[in-house]
Amino acid sequence: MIICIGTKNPAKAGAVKEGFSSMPDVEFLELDVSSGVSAQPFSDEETITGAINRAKNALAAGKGDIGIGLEGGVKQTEHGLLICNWGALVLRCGRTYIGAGASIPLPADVADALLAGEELGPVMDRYANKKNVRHNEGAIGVFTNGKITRQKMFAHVMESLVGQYEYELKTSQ
Ligand SMILES: O=P(O)(O)OP(=O)(O)OP(=O)(O)OC[C@H]1O[C@@H](n2cnc3c(O)ncnc32)[C@H](O)[C@@H]1O
Ligand SMILES: [Mg+2]
Repeated sequence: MIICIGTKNPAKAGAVKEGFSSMPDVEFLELDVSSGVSAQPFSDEETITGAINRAKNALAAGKGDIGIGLEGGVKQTEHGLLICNWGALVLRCGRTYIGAGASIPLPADVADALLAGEELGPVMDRYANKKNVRHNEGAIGVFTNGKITRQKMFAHVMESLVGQYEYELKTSQ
């Protein structure tokens, strides 16, 4: 089975590989594809669309069996700007599964930088005084004191996607 992953970000690709670790004979293709949404999605809806587009575009580009898209975004709530993360698993027949990851508020100064038009990736590097936070622990890792890294968060999303797919396979027989 060939799994087409719609990113080359190692924190995301690592999570996808964890998600399929119990399945035999899987091969992974990492593909740089378009999300079709803004670089910094600003709602659940836009983030879900980005995840689904990445999954569909990866599946089309890699001509595999399953496409996976993982997308990070933010959403405005009464409780501040929250990070939101979504994943999509798309089969060749078009069947699409979605699932969300951990969501926590961003500190006011980080939120203000995003509302002024910056992307979370570079803002986090400046805030944490680190390089490439987005490829490593992520904002979720920094603000949970390392308890939930970006890969761990997306690995949980992957479990929700693969689990839904398996459940449907099991119950449709
Ligand atoms: O190469 P791709 O797959 O695009 O990976 P990315 O890190 O850019 O991830 P997304 O496009 O899904 O994320 C959308 C935006 O939010 C940023 N972002 C999302 N989650 C983040 C996190 O946990 N830490 C740092 N930046 C994050 C990211 O840099 C983008 O500006
Ligand atoms: Mg991106």
